[in-house]
Amino acid sequence: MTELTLTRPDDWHVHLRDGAALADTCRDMARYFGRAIVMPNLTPPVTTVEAASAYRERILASMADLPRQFEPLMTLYLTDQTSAEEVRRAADSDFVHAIKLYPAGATTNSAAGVADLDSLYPTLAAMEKHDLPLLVHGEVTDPAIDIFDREKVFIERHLAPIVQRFPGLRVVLEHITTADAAAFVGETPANVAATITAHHLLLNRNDMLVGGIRPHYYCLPILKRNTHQQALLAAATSGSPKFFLGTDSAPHTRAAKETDCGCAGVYTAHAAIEFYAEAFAAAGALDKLEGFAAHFGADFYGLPRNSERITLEQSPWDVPAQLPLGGQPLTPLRAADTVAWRVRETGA
Ligand SMILES: NC(=O)N[C@@H](CC(=O)O)C(=O)O
Ligand SMILES: [Zn+2]
Ligand SMILES: [Zn+2]
Repeated sequence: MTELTLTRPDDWHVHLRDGAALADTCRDMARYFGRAIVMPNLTPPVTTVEAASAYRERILASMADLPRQFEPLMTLYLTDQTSAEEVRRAADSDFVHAIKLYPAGATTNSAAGVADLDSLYPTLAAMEKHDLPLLVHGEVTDPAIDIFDREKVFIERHLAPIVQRFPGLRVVLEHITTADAAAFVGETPANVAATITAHHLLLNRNDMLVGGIRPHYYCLPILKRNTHQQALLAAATSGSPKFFLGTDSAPHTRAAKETDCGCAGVYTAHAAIEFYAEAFAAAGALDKLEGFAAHFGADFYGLPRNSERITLEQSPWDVPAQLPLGGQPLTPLRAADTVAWRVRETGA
């Protein structure tokens, strides 16, 4: 297969950032995605429906001059203070689609995240009642737990009890990176799903650490060994509706990545659907891309599938060495290198 026409895809996990960066992140997202679940980890975080509304307006304003726009689907950032009343307001709004749980200190801008998961159970009960999905950065922050084990331990200590206690709560385990996560999600009922990034399908920790350290591959959850990469590929190409596309495109300036203590995050929005096409084609499963990229996420969120279609073709193109991020240089995935697939046309 050297060509594939599919329903316009959506991105169910992206970081657009704010301010001057929005023009760049939104331009890249609007290339081919129909919609995107927008992460709330700004500084300060997006913790209220009111703040989400204002953020959405800034996103839309940044796209005013683009030939096509994508629809931003907003999320709230769960804190120890999130009230059942705010959950109801979010569920009643037509633009907040989920609430995101960051364990405090687990990742970029998560300092305001949740310190005590058990005390949140009343909030989770409200989310279950109002049918508002819980999105999870699934890593423990316990300093005793090795960074490569933090996802697996989070599932055992926190996610399994939540899923057990709230059987009606829709849960997305975001950016899964391990065979353990794929197995857990695979075994749970249909209300539990997972997103998978392109970079976790294309890379493993050897790519990051052998022959020199590549800071632009550093993200959280951190890249794991190749057996986990293979398990993610198997899950993504399985045809199971529990696994769908979430780029976790997470831009940081080159200066913030190439420094003594570099930020976590890989930027993929400039070539996202093309990267997934590479991964699926290499696995001999291009026929499974449409469900993963364009059907299963919409179905899970209870939104209509997109009606337009795009065509991918095997045809290499070059990624620039640098892209702009609000006026600062950013090093994107595959910088100064080639992407094997491109989108040839979009149409009805
Ligand atoms: N994935 C990352 O490595 N970084 C994300 C945060 C996140 O999704 O955990 C970011 O906001 O930079
Ligand atoms: Zn995360
Ligand atoms: Zn993320």
